[in-house]
Amino acid sequence: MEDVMSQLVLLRHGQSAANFANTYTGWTDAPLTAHGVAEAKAAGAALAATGIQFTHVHTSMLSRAIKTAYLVQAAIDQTWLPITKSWRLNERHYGALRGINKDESRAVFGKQQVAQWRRGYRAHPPLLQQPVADRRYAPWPQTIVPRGESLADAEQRLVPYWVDTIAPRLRRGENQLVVAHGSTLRALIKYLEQISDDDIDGVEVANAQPIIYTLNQDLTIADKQVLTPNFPGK
Ligand SMILES: O=C(O)[C@H](O)COP(=O)(O)O
Repeated sequence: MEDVMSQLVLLRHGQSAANFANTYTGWTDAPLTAHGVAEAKAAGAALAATGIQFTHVHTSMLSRAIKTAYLVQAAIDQTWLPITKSWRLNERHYGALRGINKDESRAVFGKQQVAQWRRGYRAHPPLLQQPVADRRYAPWPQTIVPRGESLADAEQRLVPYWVDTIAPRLRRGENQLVVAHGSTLRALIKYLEQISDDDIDGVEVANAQPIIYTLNQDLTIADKQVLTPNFPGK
């Protein structure tokens, strides 16, 4: 029997207000900027040119990813697709760093510490005293709302979503679109490409550049391509 192949597209949201301000974001619900909206549309146009037909869209519970997903679905003329929003796809929680400027944090905590927090696999940012109350997570036990996460923590809560909700569809040959965040996509890429804990610090995911994997039925990677859409000037 012939191997069924599928395509998986990973997409980081367009520029958010926090990206523009260069502040740590995590689970803070920073909106897209006008530039971010234009980036999402450009990513959608680039994806439309590939002609990929999806059966499902997966995104987080944060508006920058949700709105990017909607804009992309409009650009590829697949607005009818079912979409699942999961906290498991939320950005890695930046704990007590949220809202702090990334350059200023280097001056306060030192370059090395900040590099560890941002790109190390097991480094935790300083934790919040209490999780931030947010009614969107009310249906789940309060314990799911983190006070800060390492990339390893984010990977741990993301993988069950991959295993239960994305992987079975890909195995059936159904193309899947995942619109999420820089760190959660790094965690997913680490898992998919079996990148070591040490080497993940070199992996970056740019805003609004679709990453297209062609996967074999056993979900090994047959091909990987990164689209670089034509963005309007900043
Ligand atoms: O949560 C954030 O601040 C960003 O989405 C990703 O953070 P980074 O710039 O440290 O990768």
